[in-house]
Amino acid sequence: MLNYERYKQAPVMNYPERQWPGKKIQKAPIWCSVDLRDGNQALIEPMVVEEKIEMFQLLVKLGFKEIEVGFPAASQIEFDFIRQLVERKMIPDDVVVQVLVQCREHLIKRSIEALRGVKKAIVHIYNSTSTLQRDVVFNKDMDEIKAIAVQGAQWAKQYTSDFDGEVMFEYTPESFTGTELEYALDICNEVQEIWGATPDKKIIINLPSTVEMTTPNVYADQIEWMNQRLKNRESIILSIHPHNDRGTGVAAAELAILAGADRVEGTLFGNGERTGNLDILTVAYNLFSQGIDPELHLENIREISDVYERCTKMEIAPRHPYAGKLVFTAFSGSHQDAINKGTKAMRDRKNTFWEVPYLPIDPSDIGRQYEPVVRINSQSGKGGVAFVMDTFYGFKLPKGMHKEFADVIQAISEKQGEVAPEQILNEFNSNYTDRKEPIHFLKAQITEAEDDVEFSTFAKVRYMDHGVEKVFEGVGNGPIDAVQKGLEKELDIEIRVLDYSEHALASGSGAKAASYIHLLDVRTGKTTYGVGISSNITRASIRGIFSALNRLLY
Ligand SMILES: CC(=O)SCCNC(=O)CCNC(=O)[C@H](O)C(C)(C)COP(=O)(O)OP(=O)(O)OC[C@H]1O[C@@H](n2cnc3c(N)ncnc32)[C@H](O)[C@@H]1OP(=O)(O)O
Ligand SMILES: CC(C)C(=O)C(=O)O
Repeated sequence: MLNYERYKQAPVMNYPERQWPGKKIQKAPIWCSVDLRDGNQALIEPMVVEEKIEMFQLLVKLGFKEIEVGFPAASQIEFDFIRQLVERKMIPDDVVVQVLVQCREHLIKRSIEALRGVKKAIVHIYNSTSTLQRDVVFNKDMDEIKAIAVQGAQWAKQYTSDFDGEVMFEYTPESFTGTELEYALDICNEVQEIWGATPDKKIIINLPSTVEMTTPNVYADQIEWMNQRLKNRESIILSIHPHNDRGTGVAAAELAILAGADRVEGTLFGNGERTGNLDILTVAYNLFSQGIDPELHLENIREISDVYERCTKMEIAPRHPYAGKLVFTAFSGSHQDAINKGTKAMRDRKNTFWEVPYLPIDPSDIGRQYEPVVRINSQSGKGGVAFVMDTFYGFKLPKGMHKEFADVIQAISEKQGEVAPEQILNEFNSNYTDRKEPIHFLKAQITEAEDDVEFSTFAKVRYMDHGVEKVFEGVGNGPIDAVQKGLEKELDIEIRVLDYSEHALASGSGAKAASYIHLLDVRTGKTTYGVGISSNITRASIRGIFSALNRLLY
């Protein structure tokens, strides 16, 4: 039996004055990428300097203005990477690089040494404050733990006093969500007093869910509670740093923004310790999908994914929001039908807003225009097959034909699984446009005549019947009618054209037309479609009749 009794429920807050549930996110927060630190420290093989540089360049290209570049006191690689950034002048003037360090003197000194020559830096110190960590990791009481933070803040101030560039300070009460709130508030207030934060020289207070402990609403309550009580709030940038242990890192971040967070630390695709950090891209794309400027350049998700996978050697899951290979693909019939109708309605109505069922955003907006939104397998339906024929090949099958052709494809998918668009086209050709035997249309001469009563059309049609060339003639009220009548007599059959439609296949003078004929065999009651293609519309329809006849009678 699952031993759930070993676990206790995290407490919720008694906080009825909460405001955040009624709020809307209005703008993007300040983003800070921690890919090169928190993301990197969680990799099986941490990035080497060249990989870190490639990742740094991507982050700059994406528009991050704050980038935690590492934990320079941790290792020579970390230290050297920052030196490379400085010496190779790779840090743009508008980008602030951030370093993380424990509240330990020699580590703080070393970190600031790594920053020599940086124009704008954030020195980020942290110590763990939770009840559990105070007890089992540090074996210290509340005052002793606070003293670590206070001492760290003093060292950070002291060792940056003669720093050449601009420095901003950041403090994190690590394991904040497991810390008594009054106590976390007290430490943060004390640290900011040491740093002398002012509205012109703000500091960052970063409140992490170091390990996600409970539902995201509790995190939002904690953030709002701190937001409303931090002293000198106008001099503080309130930052969050969610992790994703319960799989709700994105939700926690979004609710925390509602609760007053100004800044978000996270990583691309949520790489990070255990189940990862907050996925910054998902939060940003979510903003974008609500019509809010995410203030990051996210137009090319493929490039982001490629660099990420190369540098981290991690794979993006196929169902990962926005980036996964399958996230804009519908296999199931009713979804495909809705996408088919939705995209058509968008076109017909010339919508300015994107509104397509099952597609929260237009994949082409984020660089995914070449991927199929519809793929056909045994779960697919007629709408999906029609969509593939239209979007890949420009055939706008009449509605009545959707089921007939989808049944052909369904029979294949039940045997083999997924059916690729090329195979769907091949089946379409072999079942319709190339269905030319045993009666094979060769050419037709159509003439119009007018007497004082009505117009008549005469058709003289040359064709092959089981390999023998023959000719028949017919008269009707138009070319299709004339050919139908002629065929009835010639082959001793009774047929009716139930429906006829046509469309151009491509624009330009060499364009071809596709013609769809729905034909009834009156004697058996059977019906089918036929399809003809030609640069001449009349010839396309006659081919359509022959295609239908071959399907119906032979
Ligand atoms: C939630 C997070 O992601 S926080 C960031 C975590 N990231 C990393 O730790 C990656 C980089 N870290 C490292 O490479 C190493 O930890 C180093 C180089 C920084 C330090 O190495 P070491 O001193 O050898 O080891 P370690 O980190 O285990 O040190 C533990 C000691 O530091 C103390 N300590 C841990 N964190 C802090 C802190 N934030 N502030 C002050 N002291 C701290 C511990 O109490 C312990 O003290 P003790 O030796 O008296 O028991
Ligand atoms: C040091 C802090 C920011 C951290 O990484 C965490 O709490 O997860």
